[in-house]
Amino acid sequence: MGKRQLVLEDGTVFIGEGFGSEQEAIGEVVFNTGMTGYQEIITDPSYCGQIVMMTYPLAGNYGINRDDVETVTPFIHGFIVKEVAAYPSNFRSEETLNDYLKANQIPGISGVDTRKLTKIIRLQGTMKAAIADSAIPYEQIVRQLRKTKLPKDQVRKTSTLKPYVVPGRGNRIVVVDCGMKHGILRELTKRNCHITVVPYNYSAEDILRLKADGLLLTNGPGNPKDVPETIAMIQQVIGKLPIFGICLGHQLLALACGADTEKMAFGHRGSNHPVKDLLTNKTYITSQNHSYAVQQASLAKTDLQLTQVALNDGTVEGIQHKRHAAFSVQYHPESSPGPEDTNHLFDTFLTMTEQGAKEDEVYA
Ligand SMILES: NC(=O)CC[C@H](N)C(=O)O
Repeated sequence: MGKRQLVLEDGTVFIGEGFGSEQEAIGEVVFNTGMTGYQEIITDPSYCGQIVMMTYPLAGNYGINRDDVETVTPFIHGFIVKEVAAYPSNFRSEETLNDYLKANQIPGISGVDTRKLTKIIRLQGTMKAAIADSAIPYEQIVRQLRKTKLPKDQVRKTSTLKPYVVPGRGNRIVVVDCGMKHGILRELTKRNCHITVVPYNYSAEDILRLKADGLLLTNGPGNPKDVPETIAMIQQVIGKLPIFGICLGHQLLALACGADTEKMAFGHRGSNHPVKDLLTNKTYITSQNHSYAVQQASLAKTDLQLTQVALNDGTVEGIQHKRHAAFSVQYHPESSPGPEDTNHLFDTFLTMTEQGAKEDEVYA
């Protein structure tokens, strides 16, 4: 494949080498600071519709393996890296990053000055971008980018269409799939849970009929305000089932309880975001991927308590309900990729499911 260009909405052009699929792509360009984990990042459905740039200068060096996918069909629109390794070396490697992206119709571009691109995004915020053949006049692409609206249906695209069960002999958990990473199921199956995964728009009535012990709201793509049906469901279930929200699930729990969310300038994406737990005074290193955040001031008018904050910028990272068994975090306790510091939150949730929905002070 020949020269390709990455064109930003503001008219900036980067020329690089194409890899992966040859097709054109449009998406919101975001950066991830993880040094490893490109396979999990590419397959995380929360990136649906986005073009992901890695700030670490090399990707593909340990190939693609059969274990680390976070969803079977990846949803990202494009992948940007400084250098892509042509010959991976790892005992688990099954194929090259190039072959994987090609097979999944995802275009990649390498040879991009990713430090410059990161600075642009940090200063101006995330913006729309396109990966295209370098022969196309860039003005034409910029015009097209300005006309393109960010999609609002990503949760519908990434959620399961029908409920299904992952049997186990332990706690019965309903997982609301808003664009779930497999890592969440991995954590629950590791703890022997009996899991029923339901679509994002499954009704409260149908969920309660499953007689589960707890409800887990997953991560997922896009603006949390684009899924009012899930917010309405949470409002009917809270107080009846213990709830644990992760990332998009955290934002949805906040909205359901009357708090507000806002879009951040360039979000948090990486494997080393420090978060402070205000209840225990402990700091954790967390895996993150989000563009939106719960507005801290909006918590005052709700029954939600702030439990965790990001140490880099002070944004909300965790909340819990003052009266009901419900809590959530903005980061990824399932890691994949990233540190497993906060893995214990799954145990906290399971303890909560054993105590019921209305206990006070159930958060450990
Ligand atoms: N990983 C996630 O669940 C992301 C949540 C939401 N889509 C955001 O960007 O903030």
